[in-house]
Amino acid sequence: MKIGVLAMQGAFREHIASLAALGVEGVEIRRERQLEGIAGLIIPGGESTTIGKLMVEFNLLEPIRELAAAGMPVFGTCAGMVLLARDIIGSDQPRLGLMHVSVQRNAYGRQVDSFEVDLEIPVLGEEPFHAVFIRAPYLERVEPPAESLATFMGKTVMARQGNLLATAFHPELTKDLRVHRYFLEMIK
Ligand SMILES: NC(=O)CC[C@H](N)C(=O)O
Repeated sequence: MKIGVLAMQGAFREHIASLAALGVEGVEIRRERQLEGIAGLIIPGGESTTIGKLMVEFNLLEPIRELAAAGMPVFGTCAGMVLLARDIIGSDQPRLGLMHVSVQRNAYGRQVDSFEVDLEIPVLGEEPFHAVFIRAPYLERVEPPAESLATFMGKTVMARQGNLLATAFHPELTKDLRVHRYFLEMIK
């Protein structure tokens, strides 16, 4: 099984390392033809405006929308969460726009550029997940069929909509592989 990791910009190498730790091959995706044969796709953190612009330039938005509509699981972290959202508050930047959520970018303000917190994520079991947030977004609204899987200070920071998964934090930056494993289980 091969998992594509969108490699326009941002933390794609770290996701490939997390996948490798789970015995799964991650392949860098820069062109449409590389989407062929992947069982799932990860959209990494980075700068969502840059990644979105490059996705337009390389004609990747529509092919990925089609694969997602056909049921292929897609997992977005941080900037990837922004790109999955239908509504990005105050921005008309390019996006996949697949999840019925409203996202606030850089939601924790400039003073708290990054922080780490132990999150309760019921779908991962009882042990809290040590979550790393870097200029992170949060979800201001989550509407069916999207559902919230975890909240921090009253805002959703992990959500799922069928074959789509999004986290505001960076599970690829910690050794805890439970979020990646949860995503891989969505593929089976
Ligand atoms: N670590 C990140 O991915 C930051 C995301 C960034 N704030 C954005 O909206 O693109």
